[in-house]
Amino acid sequence: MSETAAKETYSFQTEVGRLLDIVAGSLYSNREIFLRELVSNASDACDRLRYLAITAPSLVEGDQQFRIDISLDAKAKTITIRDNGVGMNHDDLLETLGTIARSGTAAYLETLDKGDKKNGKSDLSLIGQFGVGFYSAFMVSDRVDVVTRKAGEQEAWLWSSDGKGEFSIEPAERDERGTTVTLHIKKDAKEFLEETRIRHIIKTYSDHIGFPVKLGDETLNEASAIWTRQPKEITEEQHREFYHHIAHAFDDPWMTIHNRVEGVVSYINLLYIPSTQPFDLFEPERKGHVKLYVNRVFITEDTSGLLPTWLRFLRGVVDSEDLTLNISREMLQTDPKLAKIRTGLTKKVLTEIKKKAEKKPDEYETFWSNFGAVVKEGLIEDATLRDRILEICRFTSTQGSGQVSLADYVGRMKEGQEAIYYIAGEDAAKIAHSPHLEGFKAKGIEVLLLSDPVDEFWMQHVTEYEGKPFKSITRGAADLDAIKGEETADEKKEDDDAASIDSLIAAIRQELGAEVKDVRSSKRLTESPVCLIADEGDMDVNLERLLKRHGRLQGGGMPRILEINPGHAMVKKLANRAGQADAENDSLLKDAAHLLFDQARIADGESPADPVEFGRRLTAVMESAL
Ligand SMILES: Nc1ncnc2c1ncn2[C@@H]1O[C@H](COP(=O)(O)OP(=O)(O)OP(=O)(O)O)[C@@H](O)[C@H]1O
Repeated sequence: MSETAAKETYSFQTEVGRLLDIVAGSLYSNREIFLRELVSNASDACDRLRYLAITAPSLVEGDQQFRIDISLDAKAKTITIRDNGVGMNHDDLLETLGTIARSGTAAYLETLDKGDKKNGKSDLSLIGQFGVGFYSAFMVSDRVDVVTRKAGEQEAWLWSSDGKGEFSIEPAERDERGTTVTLHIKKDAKEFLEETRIRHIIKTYSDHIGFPVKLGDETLNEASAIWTRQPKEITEEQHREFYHHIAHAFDDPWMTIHNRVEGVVSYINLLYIPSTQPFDLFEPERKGHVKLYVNRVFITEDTSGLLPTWLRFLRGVVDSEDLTLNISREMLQTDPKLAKIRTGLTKKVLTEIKKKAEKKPDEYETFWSNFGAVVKEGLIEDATLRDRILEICRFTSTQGSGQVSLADYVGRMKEGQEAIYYIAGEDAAKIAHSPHLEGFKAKGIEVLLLSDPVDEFWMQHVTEYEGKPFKSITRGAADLDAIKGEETADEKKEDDDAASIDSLIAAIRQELGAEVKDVRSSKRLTESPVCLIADEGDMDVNLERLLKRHGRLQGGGMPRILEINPGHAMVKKLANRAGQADAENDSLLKDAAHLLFDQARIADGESPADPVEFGRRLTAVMESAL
């Protein structure tokens, strides 16, 4: 006898144990979803085998018709769900039915944990929304038996558990490949032994399944792939269920894009944009989740060639008859026909998104908050689509509280304004109060507030919109004089101040030395005494910070230009002191130079250049003032 031939008993992974406690103990209205979950698994198993059979036809020999059979036994109080899909061997069972594989289940546990912390109790009702895969069987059963045989293998196995911490695996008999799940129904779940109930549940949740789901001779579902049906025949409810199934998601689709394209390469796409951010949206793999089918046969998810990574929030299916079935997944990715599909899909999605942006601006704000940061990656990666992507981009700005488009911005530009001004930083609330904005605000010139990390990067690639260059207000000179804005009272006095400020500038320059690239009088400040900016052609402060954080920039960074506000009362007093005969020995002036520099750094979210010296100087200056 082989090592695995006898009955073995195992404990569930800790998380599974915890989940099972919750599942088994919960008496809630949505228990019927157990059937959705088990039928969904059966359908996935058929899909997987159909793919494997392309290159290994012997796996399906004798039985090419995939199906899922449900049978009820009122006497024995069992429900059986049987499929002739790929099946599982001993190791598969051990790996999958004792651990938590699915993202949804992990997410469910996480929400429970959060609930625990927030209000001391968990929201168990969410279980229906999430579904917990296979384990939901224990909501209605006090024992679950799984008899399964993997396609191409001879041995069959019985997995069995009462959901109380342990499960067993032992050799079994099964005359063909596939899996049979038998649920021993709990006393309080007898309703599920009625045919009408089962019929209704399948129709509600599993109508979209592409294989026949049968109860005796009767097929309960539509049994044709949902994407092959006419768009107008599909109800919102059916879309929602299919989306949940295909995306393993729990929210509702925000937008559905379903169409058939006939041409050099023909295909059908049924794509969904989620209404909330999927969990892995910002993971470094940037994986796609649209499933590729060739003539109804599931080939692969995460086909890098199918859609650009900046559309990785899309879920759904693309099915083409024109791709070759019998080439490998890897080769498929470089197929020129796939590239054609990709171009077509990308444009279609952009068109639909734009329509929505125009027709439903409020809804669009939510979409943009969810996925804008991802879409903007497209500005870097898809040069040919840049203009079309810019059209759907939205920004917060110094004008109003909502999102603005670039067209809005350009339409509001002031007379004499040549550039689209922006400020980038990590924290939207902080940059909205940045000193750099003062002069712009005073003149009523709108500035875009960019706080997604990706903003700094696409700004390196996109130089203009409709002929108007983008200009960072934290870099280079700010010549606001040429722009006709709302008149400010300070504007006229500037010349008088200019003369007396020169000696102060010289003194600060002398004192700070190489710490700054230059010191100059500012045109952008109205309230704050100082700010730091990057020289034209140098790297923007925020970009430098981002690169450093990601280890892509070493060293101390580039020296900045210190701008001082000639109209500020304190600056004027300092300018007076700098004009005195013994200014060279004025220690307060020297300390002030450093303190001004540090103050500008702090306003940028940095720490003082030398925190200890900063403390000493601050104390000295305060002391002399008291
Ligand atoms: N009928 C079945 N035939 C073959 N394998 C199955 C079957 N049912 C479950 N499995 C295996 O058990 C695993 C766990 O199933 P479970 O429903 O808990 O999560 P999942 O289906 O993987 O999750 P998700 O739906 O998020 O992909 C499946 O991934 C699959 O490998």
